[in-house]
Amino acid sequence: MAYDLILLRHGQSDWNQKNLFTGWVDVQLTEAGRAEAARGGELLVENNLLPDVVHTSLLQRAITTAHLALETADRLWIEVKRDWRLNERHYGALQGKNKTEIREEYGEEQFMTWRRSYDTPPPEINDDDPYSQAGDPRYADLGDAAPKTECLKDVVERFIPYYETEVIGDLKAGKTVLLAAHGNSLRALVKYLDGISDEDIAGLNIPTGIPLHYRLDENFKPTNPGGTYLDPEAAKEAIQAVANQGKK
Ligand SMILES: O=C(O)[C@@H](CO)OP(=O)(O)O
Repeated sequence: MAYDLILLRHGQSDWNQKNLFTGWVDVQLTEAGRAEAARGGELLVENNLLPDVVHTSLLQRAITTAHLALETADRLWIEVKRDWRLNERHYGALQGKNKTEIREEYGEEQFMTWRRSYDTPPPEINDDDPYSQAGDPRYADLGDAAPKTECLKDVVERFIPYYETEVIGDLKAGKTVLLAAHGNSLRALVKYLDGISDEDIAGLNIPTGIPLHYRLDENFKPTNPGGTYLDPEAAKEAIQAVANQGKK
């Protein structure tokens, strides 16, 4: 038995374009991001990878990306599951800040520690910060457990239990799963799927809008380690662009 899992980072968002730390701030896709999402849907069709169920975060850039990709693939009718545990990493007090300015103010080492270290979160965001999620009704059930900052380790700890129950549950039922999420929440999942070390995950970046296909064996281990981007050439270029963010 083999299983098909497709990971899709949302298309370019307004704040990707503006070079701002985003995290849980609910920004929209740009026109380019919407086009990337539709192209993602075409790639699913071209590769005969038609999802039976879609899992998304609670953030509109992932929700809209999934919607546009599924519209293009004529699969808008499939079952939808949304959960905060697929959300982007909460970027704490950095949310809304310009990446280049933070790099210049704090230096390359601190910038990269906040951005890519496994277990050092940025400072917590204050509840009265304009980019705080305090009081956002979609997180009301979380109460005091709602994060005010997260490192990648925190994302692994919330996302993987969801993956192991909800996503593997759907795969076991024979469904092709589309998982529409975010740069860092997908890095958490790829770390787990490919057994990447805490150190090496710092160097892994995920491009926007290009489906990443994992074929899993009966033990849910990848038969294609690292996954397969459905547009490998575009992925190569876009991965470098993510790595270079914050540099002038
Ligand atoms: O700002 C963010 O939330 C993420 C994803 O866009 O950025 P980075 O790649 O710097 O972790």
